[in-house]
Amino acid sequence: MAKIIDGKAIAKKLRGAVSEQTAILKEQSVIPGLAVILVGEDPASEIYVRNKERAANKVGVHAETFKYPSTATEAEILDKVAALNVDDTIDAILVQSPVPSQINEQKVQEGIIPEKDVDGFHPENIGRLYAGQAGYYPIANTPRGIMTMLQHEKIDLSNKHAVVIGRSILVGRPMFALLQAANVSVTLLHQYTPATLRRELLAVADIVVVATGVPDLVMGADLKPGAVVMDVGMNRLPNNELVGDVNFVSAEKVAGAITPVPGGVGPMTIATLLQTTVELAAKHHHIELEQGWQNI
Ligand SMILES: Nc1nc2c(c(=O)[nH]1)N[C@@H](CN(C=O)c1ccc(C(=O)N[C@@H](CCC(=O)O)C(=O)O)cc1)CN2
Ligand SMILES: [Mg+2]
Repeated sequence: MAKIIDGKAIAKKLRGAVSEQTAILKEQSVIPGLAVILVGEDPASEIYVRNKERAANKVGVHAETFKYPSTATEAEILDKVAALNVDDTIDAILVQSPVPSQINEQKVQEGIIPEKDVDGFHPENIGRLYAGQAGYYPIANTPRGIMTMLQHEKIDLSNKHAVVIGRSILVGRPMFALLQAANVSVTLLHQYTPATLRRELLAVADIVVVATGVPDLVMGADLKPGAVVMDVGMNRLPNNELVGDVNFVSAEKVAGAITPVPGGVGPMTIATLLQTTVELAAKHHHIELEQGWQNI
């Protein structure tokens, strides 16, 4: 049976490390500031945003949420972003995704200055990631959180082949770049990849990351025995059960290690968001954080 990778526990450790850093920043009168913009009344988004604010306050990050009705205009949101860009108490800005259809999400992401782009969605930051640039820039928190989990579990990445399924800006694309930067050979698949090809590639994948929103897309029989499976999917079934994109019951019999849903990748997203917020605050205030503090 596969080892269950306890994302909840790793996220807790990471939040502890973030608290230590905010304490050090506080000695220099720096309180990291996170601004969260929520447009509309999506119940899941409401919960995520509330959890972000709560988690932030617990680790010594000042968080402010700005809520807009589903009828808000793009200009209103862009105006708010512009004000936060020049607000010296705010080091990190994010717009909760998804946004209502009258708002161009890409335009809003581009409105956030790259220095405060805590989600790492700004084309300048994605471009740096894809160019393999050295130096610090924010990287999307879910894939970065997955890298932290792989590191925490001491999973050897050298000479490995990863299959990433899903090509969103939120997960798949940055995941591809991060794994590839760690010298993993990466294959990026998506919803139009034929099932036969997907199975052929999964059969030779040492690491599998799935972020599609399709329950049971990956079955145990698809996996290479011993594979490490990181399930980013979050699907609410009609019986209200929350499941990933991987069929857990069959996969845990074949995989070497696997993340559960819930309690796997999900909790790492918010913990990593806090980590990135603290890093942006330190950079903004020209403070060097202790080397390697993120190696939890
Ligand atoms: N601007 C952004 N929008 C969205 C992001 C993001 O990173 N930035 N990610 C997701 C939503 N999200 C955070 O925003 C998020 C989703 C899920 C979880 C989580 O902890 N999930 C739990 C289960 C929760 C439940 O029971 O419903 C788990 O997997 O254990 C955290 C954050 C989309 N939008
Ligand atoms: Mg500040």
